[in-house]
Amino acid sequence: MNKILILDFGSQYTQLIARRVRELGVYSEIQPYNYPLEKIKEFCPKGIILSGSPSSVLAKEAPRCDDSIFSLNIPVLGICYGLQLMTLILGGKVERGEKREFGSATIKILKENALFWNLPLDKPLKVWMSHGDRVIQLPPGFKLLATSENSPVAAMGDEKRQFWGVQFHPEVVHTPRGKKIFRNFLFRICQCKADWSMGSFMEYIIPKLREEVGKNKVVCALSGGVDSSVVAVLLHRAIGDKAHAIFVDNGLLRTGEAQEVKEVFTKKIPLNFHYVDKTKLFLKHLKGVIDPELKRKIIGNLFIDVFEQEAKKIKNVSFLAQGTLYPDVIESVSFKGPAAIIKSHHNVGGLPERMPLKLIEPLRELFKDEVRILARELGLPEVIIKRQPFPGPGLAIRIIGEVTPQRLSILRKADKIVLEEMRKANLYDTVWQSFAILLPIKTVGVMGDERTYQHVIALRVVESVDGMTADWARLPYNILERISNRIINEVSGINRVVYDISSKPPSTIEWE
Ligand SMILES: Nc1ncnc2c1ncn2[C@@H]1O[C@H](COP(=O)(O)OP(=O)(O)OP(=O)(O)O)[C@@H](O)[C@H]1O
Ligand SMILES: O=c1[nH]c(=O)c2[nH+]cn([C@@H]3O[C@H](COP(=O)(O)O)[C@@H](O)[C@H]3O)c2[nH]1
Ligand SMILES: NC(=O)CC[C@H](N)C(=O)O
Ligand SMILES: [Mg+2]
Repeated sequence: MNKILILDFGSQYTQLIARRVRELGVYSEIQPYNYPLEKIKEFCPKGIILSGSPSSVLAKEAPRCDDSIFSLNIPVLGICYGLQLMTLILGGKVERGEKREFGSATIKILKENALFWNLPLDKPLKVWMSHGDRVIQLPPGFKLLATSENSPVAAMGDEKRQFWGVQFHPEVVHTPRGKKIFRNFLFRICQCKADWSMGSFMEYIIPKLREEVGKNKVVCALSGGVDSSVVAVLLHRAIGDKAHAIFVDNGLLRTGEAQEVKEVFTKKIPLNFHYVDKTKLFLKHLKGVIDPELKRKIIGNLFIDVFEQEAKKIKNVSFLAQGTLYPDVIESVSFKGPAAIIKSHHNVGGLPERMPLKLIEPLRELFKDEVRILARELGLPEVIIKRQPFPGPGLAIRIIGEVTPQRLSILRKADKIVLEEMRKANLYDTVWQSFAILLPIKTVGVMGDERTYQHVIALRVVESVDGMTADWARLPYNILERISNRIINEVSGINRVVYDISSKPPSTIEWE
């Protein structure tokens, strides 16, 4: 199998690089920037890509890869920080620019070359830039390939040694011809064959899981969402009944959810399924808690406690499998390099420091749409494949303020109405998520000539491809009207509904 190694210096886009490469049918793996040379040789990549980074190569503690990767006789592509680091290591110069270059820019390709093969020489090329530093002197052996207004070196290459660098980000959608550049790197420069698909991921991951687990047993945290369902089925295929799927009813689920999940995994896809009722435990620990990060940490800790207890009952369990995806990881902790923290997703940043069970996260490098393809290949039912994402901390992070049984009951009723109306209008599958949030403020209303003073429900409906960025859905007014009317009429305690019209970024999808 042809493989590409991506060394991660902490860019928010590293996984997008991996994704672009996989989309082109080549297997890729991300490793931390300081991945040992021996391991790199063992992995035997056809090419190496160096990612961007929030750091500056000019800083004292700037992350640096083993310089010897440039002696392996393997093509290297440096992106942004990667280009700058390559420049320094190979003897060129980088300086802090006067202006930061952030956002859309155009570059001019100066001469025909393998990296930009078949891209127009005479027209400016639209790219996306995000940097403050810039290359001011090429390392020996390199040729200047492109320039932009702010970057004298927008791209460079050493055709003989097959080292290439771009100052812009070909991995983001805002560089429209980015995919073409990756295609050139993979197939012209690295001479890869496109021999990879989600089907081959299955063939690759099942034996790998079998080997990883050995004679041990595994508990698999199963939420009924598409991610963990895929993990549970993969594990079941890999090791059969040595995998125990644990579904925790944390009291923060939606109306009827626990029952539905039970049905699917005992009747439709029978697995070694355990239903654990911990509703009282979670609510007890959330009493009086208002801070969103604290809620997330408490829930994360309780989940682990429960999995540990269940594992003890089963005996000889040494692993915990989870349906963690890439966006869960990138926003909570740095992936395999140094990135910034946004919020602690319960299954990643919310994990306790000391984890007695070793984690297995086979989908950690994938995006939701890739997982859905996998789910189809595995023959999972459509209800699971198409299910909208639902966060592990559940309704707790959709009740702003303290989580109480009474507030949960209000939110459940409102949420049920939202989902019913979205399904009825055939809109459920067309959006990323649609849900209600209970706000802690009260406002004045008038119902049947009486003054009311009650709570507000916010409606959040977003479109997204991968959860990393999102936009609010332009729902038809009549649907908004129906949802609003029904919630105010049917849910006691609510006299006002508002629609959230914020995109991500700068907001996030969930409110906490
Ligand atoms: N109620 C639960 N019981 C057991 N495990 C859970 C529960 N909720 C979440 N988890 C674990 O946390 C992981 C992350 O949850 P997350 O909601 O991101 O994924 P998912 O539930 O598998 O899929 P989806 O994003 O489609 O809801 C899950 O994959 C699962 O391993
Ligand atoms: O399993 C999860 N555990 C969590 O702690 C968590 N927080 C957010 N989400 C889901 O992730 C996506 C992005 O959400 P945000 O824009 O709110 O960060 C959205 O789809 C959210 O529903 C979570 N999923
Ligand atoms: N996106 C990047 O890789 C930026 C690299 C470096 N921090 C700069 O500002 O130039
Ligand atoms: Mg979920």
